[in-house]
Formats: sequence, structure tokens, C-alpha cells
Amino acid sequence: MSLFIVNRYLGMEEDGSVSKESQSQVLLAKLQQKAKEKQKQSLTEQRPDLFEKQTLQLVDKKKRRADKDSSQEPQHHKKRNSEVAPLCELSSANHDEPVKEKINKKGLNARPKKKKKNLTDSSPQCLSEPPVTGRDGPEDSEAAEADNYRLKQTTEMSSTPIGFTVVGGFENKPFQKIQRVLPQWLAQPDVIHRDIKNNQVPISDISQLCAPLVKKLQNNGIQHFFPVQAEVIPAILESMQLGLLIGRGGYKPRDICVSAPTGSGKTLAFVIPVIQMLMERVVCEVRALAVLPTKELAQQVCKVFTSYAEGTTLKVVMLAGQRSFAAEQASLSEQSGGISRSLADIVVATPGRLVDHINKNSGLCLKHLRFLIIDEADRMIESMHQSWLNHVVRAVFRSGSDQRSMSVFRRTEPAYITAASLSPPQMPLQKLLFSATLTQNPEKLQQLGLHQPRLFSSLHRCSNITTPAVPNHKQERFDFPQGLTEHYVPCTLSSKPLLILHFLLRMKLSPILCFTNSRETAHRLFLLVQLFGGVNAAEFSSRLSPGERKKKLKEFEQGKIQLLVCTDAAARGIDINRVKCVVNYDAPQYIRTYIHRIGRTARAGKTGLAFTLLLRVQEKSFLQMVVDAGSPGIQKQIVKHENLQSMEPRYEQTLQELAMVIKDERAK
Ligand SMILES: Nc1ncnc2c1ncn2[C@@H]1O[C@H](COP(=O)(O)OP(=O)(O)OP(=O)(O)O)[C@@H](O)[C@H]1O
Repeated sequence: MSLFIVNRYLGMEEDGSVSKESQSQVLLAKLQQKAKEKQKQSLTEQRPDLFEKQTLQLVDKKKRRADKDSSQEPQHHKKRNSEVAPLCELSSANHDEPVKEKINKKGLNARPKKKKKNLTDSSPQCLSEPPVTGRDGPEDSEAAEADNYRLKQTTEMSSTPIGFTVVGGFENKPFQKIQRVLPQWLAQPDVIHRDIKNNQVPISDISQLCAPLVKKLQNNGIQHFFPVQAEVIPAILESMQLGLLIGRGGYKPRDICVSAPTGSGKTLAFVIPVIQMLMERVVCEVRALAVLPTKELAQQVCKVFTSYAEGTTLKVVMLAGQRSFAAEQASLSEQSGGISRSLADIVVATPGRLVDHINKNSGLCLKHLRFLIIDEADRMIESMHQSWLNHVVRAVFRSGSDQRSMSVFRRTEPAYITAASLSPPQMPLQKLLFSATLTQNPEKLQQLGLHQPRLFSSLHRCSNITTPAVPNHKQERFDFPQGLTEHYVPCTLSSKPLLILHFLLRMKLSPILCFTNSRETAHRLFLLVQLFGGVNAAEFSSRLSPGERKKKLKEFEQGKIQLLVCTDAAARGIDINRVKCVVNYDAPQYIRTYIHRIGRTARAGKTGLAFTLLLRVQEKSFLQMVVDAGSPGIQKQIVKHENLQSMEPRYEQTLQELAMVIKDERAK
């Protein structure tokens, strides 16, 4: 028993007179017509002009045949055509549309759906139904009409200008890359001269400087300011003209960002104005906080602050983990009469240790904080994941919510500038950012919540465009120290240690600061050079304790060590006066790492050499990276094999000894 009865739709049954046979014939004709259409379609796509000619001939032939038939046609044919006729009448009776239109629609609707054509091709053939031809079934006249209509359509279409595009096409058009626009303060910075030597400014020209500080600078052998100092020191002093409470014109002082080459004197650019501003203070409170990425940098900046705070009542405290937490806590504040009294005016800290003290040490009070100095700012932004800045901002404005501090010093977190938010004068928190590779990416700078920032930059990255596009990571350009000469040395892995020994023993380039990409490589190279003999070497990495690292840096600075093998822990900011040459034993992966490494030499306007040992596979990409970053030029330095040959026998022997030493160390 059949489960389902399928009634096939064979078209309209007007008076029931149409027989089953003729219906199936109609259906057969439709299917044949469809097959022919497909055939024609493929012909159309290959030769549209040929097809059009054939179509015209066919239509004429059909017309002639139709005329001839109509005069001699037998009865049943007439009937079949009459089948078509009611269709036409029906459509013309019910709607005023031209019959062809209706037939066309009906005809089209009644036909099985066609396969979607590729709409991306905007040729007329693809935009309308392909013209139908060549049929020998009972719908000849219907088809002829349809042909005419379509042909008319096609010719019309072919005569209409083909220029329009199909909206929503799938072709992959080359899109114009959207260029973001830098904010005004980034696009038009205050330009700092790059040439340190020829643009020094006598200290006496900075009239806002107080006499004690001028004297202190001269005692330290500093007669002139470098360009970055000559520009930034007056700008910071100007923002403090009306005292700590308010900035120029009664408004909140603008935050300041400084981007200047390595060794250009950025440290003094913030130490001098902060010392001058705080040296007149009466009550000891933490009013300046400098945050740096590493212990060594914190130590170095703390030393400069301490040196210029001598002779004043200012106290500088370092929170970098060099001492125990309790010792640091004791140096920050003391309890007297139940009240916590601050023992520090200036705090120099690393992010991790600072957050520890904010969270665990109630003695650290930041409600009077006026300056937040972020040195090596681009590195600090990267490491923002510790969200140390949020902790600092909360600590500064948290105390504002205390009832007790409803005094004039009540501080509310900066929000939109309104009359209400400006009415009670309150201590502004001014951020001072410094870096040799400050990012120009507004999204990254956004994290810092800068207030109307002002940028001092030694490299006007896009001087010819008023509102330049945001440089993407390929285009960011940086400033290279003036007196630096860069080289790259093609080498093989096995010849790298020999090249270091060649630089030391043959070329006498010591003291050399040698950077590796890992502390294991640094350790092995240090052991190898030490076993080879003839060179006083040391290593500087996190394998050593902070005390040992400090000792090695000191000996290196004193000239007791000719080769200091370091990791990137020593790459940023470390200021060692006598470094004549920096060697990248391993090519740095990132341009910022490269710039900070080679920036350990050619400081303060002096000259310096930088060598990068490159394997053949590294050359192309590394050189491209350096050139894209704006390097003035990197020269190829070939070291002939014969220059290294004399050291090879000793070197082979050293490799065996090294294997033993490393094996013993592993055993330990
Ligand atoms: N006006 C000056 N005259 C002479 N020497 C100076 C002057 N200013 C700074 N120096 C010296 O230049 C050296 C580099 O200074 P500093 O460390 O501040 O550079 P920097 O820009 O911070 O470098 P980096 O970007 O690597 O941190 C220091 O040894 C410093 O004593």
C-alpha cells in the first residue's frame, strides 16, 4: 500500500479538458526547454556575440514558421495554443501589464529554479535570465514571445551602459587601508635637537634654576644642559610656578612625555626640577614617586636624586628589594604620638615592590603625591599587567575619601573638568614620562590616563604631515645616539666566541659590554672566555644576586673587568661611563631591545661602537628592522678567517674544558 500519493503539478487546468497526455507533454517540453537553456547559457558565456546573431536568426525563422503554421495548423494544435492563450488572456485580463511581461514572469515562475549564476560577473548575460531559444515543444509561440521579450531585454541591456557594479559582490577589491590619525599632542610635539654636542645650553640661561642647584651642577662638572634638559626643565618648573596646588593659569598642570635618545640626559631632566620644587617644603611627605623597571635602574636614579638632594632637607628612599621589606618600611615612616609621620620626600621604586608597600604598608602615604615619574615608560607600559598604576592612583585618591581629610587637600580622582571639579583647589598629580623608545601608539598611552599631555620628542616622526597616520609597528622610528657607529659581522655559530676574543685581544676594544639573549648563553660565554685566559670577564644576569650584580657593575665601571657578559637586564638605562663598545653576541629580536643595548655606549654626546654578530639567515630581517627604525646606517664588518686561525687550537682545548666545567655545575 503506498504511503504517500504524490500529485505532480502540471500547470493550470482551466476547464479540465486538458488530457493527462498533453500535460505530460507540457512537462516534457519544459524539461527539454530547460536543458536547452542550460546549453545556450554555456554557449552565451563563451561567445555572447555569436549567440546573439544565432538568436536573431532563430527568432526570424520561428516567426516565419509560426506564420506558415497558423495558416495550415490542425485542430489539436490549435487547442494546445489555446491552452497558452487563456494564460495570456488571464494575465492581460487581470493586470494591465504587457502580456509579454506577464508571460515572462509566469513563464519564469512556472519554470524550475535555475542554478545561481556567479553574480560577481556584471556582464548583462549574468544579470538577467539567459535568452531562451531552440525549442520544439507546444509552447513555441509562448517561448517565441518570451524570446522576443528577453532578446529585447538583452539588447536593451547590452545597449545600456555597463558600468554599474553588483552591490555586495564577492570579488576581493583592494581596500584603502584606514589610516588612523594621531592626536594633536602626538602629531605636533615640541622638537628637541638630536645633536647634543652643538646644542648645549649654559646652565645660567635657565633663569628659573635656584642658586644651590646651579652650584651643585657645577660641582658635578656640568656647565651646560643637554637639549632635552634645556627644554624639559623649564617646562616642568613652569607648571609649578604657582606652587604645588595648581598649575599655570589656575588649571591642572599638563602631563609631560619625553622621547629622547639613550644617553641624552633624561634623568637630570626630571631630577633637577623635582628637587627644586620640593626643597622649599616644610612638612615631610611623599610628593615625588619615580617608578623604574629594574633594581639597577632604580638604584642609579636613587643615587642621582640623593646626590642633588644633598644640602637640602629632602629625604630619598628606595623601594626595590635591595633591603628587607621591614627595613624599607622603617625608612618610609615612623609612628610618633600615635600618628604616622613620613620619613621620605622622594620615593624611587620598582613596580612590584611598590605595590607590595601600597597594599601591606600603611606607613606609605601617597595622598600628598605631586609628581609621578615613569622612566623607561614604554617598558613600564608593557608591564602594566601588574596594574601598578591603578594601585598608585587608588592610593593617591583613596585617602581623599577619608572624612578626616576634608581639608583643602581633599583629593578626588580626576574626572571631567567642570566648575565643580575645579572649585576646591587640590593637589594635582602630574605624570612625567621618559623613554628613548616612547611608543606613539595612542591605545598604549591611553592606559596611563594622561591629562592634556605635552610631548617633547627629539625625532619629529612625521614632520611633513600635520595630522599623520599612526605609525604601525613597522614604521615606528626612533632616535639613535649621535656619536654611535653601528656594524654587523657575518659569522657562524662556532666562530662567535672567537670573534669576541678577537675584539678583546687583537682589536683591543675593551671594555666591552656583550649582550646575549639568555642567561645560559651569557654564563657559558663567560666561562669560555675565562677558561681561554688573557681576559678579565664577568657575567651580569639574574643568575647573580642583586649584591653581586651591583659589585660587578662597579668593577666594570672602574675598569677592573674588560668584558661584561650581560642579558637584557642590563640593557635599559644602565649608565656606565666608559663603555667603548657594545657587542650583540645574539641578535636582538626587537628593535627596542637593540636600541637600548647599543645605547649603553655613545652616551652624553661621546662616540661609541656597536657590533652585532649575525648568522647568514638573520641578516636580511635584522638589517631591515634596523633600517626601518631610522638607523643612520649600519656597516658590514668582515673578520677574515685567518685572523681567528691562530686562536683555534687553544679554543678547541677550551671547549673541552668548558664541557667538563658545565658537567660539574650540572652535577652540583
Ligand atoms: N648636562 C650634562 N652635561 C654632561 N653630562 C651629562 C649631562 N646630563 C647628563 N649627563 C651625563 O650623561 C650620562 C647619561 O645620562 P642619563 O643616564 O640621564 O641618560 P638617559 O637619557 O637617561 O639614558 P637612557 O635613555 O639610557 O636611560 C650620565 O652619565 C650623565 O651623568
